[in-house]
Amino acid sequence: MAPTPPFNPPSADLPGKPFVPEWIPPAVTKEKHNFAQLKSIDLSLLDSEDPAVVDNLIQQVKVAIRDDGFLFLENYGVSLEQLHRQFALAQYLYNNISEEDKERLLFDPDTGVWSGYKHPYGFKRHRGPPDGIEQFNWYKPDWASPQTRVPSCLHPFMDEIESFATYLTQSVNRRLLTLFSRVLELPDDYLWHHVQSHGSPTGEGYFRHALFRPVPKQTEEASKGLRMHGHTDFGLTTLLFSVPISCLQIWGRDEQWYYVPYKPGALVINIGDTLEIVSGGHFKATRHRVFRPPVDQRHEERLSLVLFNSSVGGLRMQPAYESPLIQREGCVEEQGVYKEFRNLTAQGKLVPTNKQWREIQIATVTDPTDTVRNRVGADQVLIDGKVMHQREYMGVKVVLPV
Ligand SMILES: O=C(O)CCC(=O)C(=O)O
Ligand SMILES: [Fe+2]
Repeated sequence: MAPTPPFNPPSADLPGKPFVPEWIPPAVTKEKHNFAQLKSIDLSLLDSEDPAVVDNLIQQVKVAIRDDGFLFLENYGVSLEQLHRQFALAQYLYNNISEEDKERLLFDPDTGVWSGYKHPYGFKRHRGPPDGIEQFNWYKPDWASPQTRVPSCLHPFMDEIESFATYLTQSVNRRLLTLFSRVLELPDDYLWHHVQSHGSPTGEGYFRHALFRPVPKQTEEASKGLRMHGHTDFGLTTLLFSVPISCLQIWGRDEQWYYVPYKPGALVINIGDTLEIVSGGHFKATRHRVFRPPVDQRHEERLSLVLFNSSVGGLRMQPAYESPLIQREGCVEEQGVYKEFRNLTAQGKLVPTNKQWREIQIATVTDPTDTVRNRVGADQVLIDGKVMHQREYMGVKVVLPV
């Protein structure tokens, strides 16, 4: 295959663009305990002329998904310098967004989308206890009308932000879905054509600039150090950039939480519910959470850039039965959302559409500071002596580690 073109963004120095201070990555933690060891996939190998190299790559992906459900992706076409420019733009946003824009563009999760500005007071439109998390989320309508739907301080940089999101979706995620299609022994574009949503830089998904600030003592106590509940992402794949402040944790096979280490420039790929279902449980949706960082980073701010890739909203997911892997080995019945969807289908009931599935979760999200909901008897249950978070969405039970 011809080498994939690398990311080629519009210039940062065009006339009319204000000066944007560099983003200086904060120091890495000295803490060494409780870090996951994740496998890293070199995406450029997919372009190799040598079929043995490509076969080996697919095998590596298969093992990484089976063992960890999380993987690092490297050499995907964006340089460290280009990436740091995107972090600098996110930093610029939080240093320059006006109070008027925060008010005008305030998100409303009750609608089932995160679109717009999230204030640092919980995951509802009204202000709850401080959670220190600010976000700006770009959905299809926000890309279409940036003049009215994006903070004005970012207007001069929309060319760069849009081209970045487009490259991540159209090039990086498309190649990633090729890898996953090949693991399922399906045609290269199977997941891209049949499952991934299209149109606008992010299809039905969204791109996010997030800033996590240190939290006050009361928040820390109420949430027990949790910044975002243990969860799986509801879409197809999530592309997170590895960041120096260690807050992201994944649930290991030994049922413990582990921090994701910092690998400069790498993407952290996590598998969403849709991919678990399409793969008939061969891929596990990644269980992850956001937790306070190790002590030496506790006073640092954490920027996080994320692309959430979504499946076609109107589809009701089922395993891709045409997959030779599924035909040969059957589905993997023991886990998660796939199993719940399968049980509903077996009872002759309709599973939720992808759109319903993501919107219900956004609309009913709870905060880690919510001491009423986060206790056994409300949203938590004891299973084999372990406290688990249990929710039910449209007849689908979701049980996750706290
Ligand atoms: O910021 C992060 O590292 C993770 C955020 C996350 O898991 C999510 O928003 O779904
Ligand atoms: Fe997530």
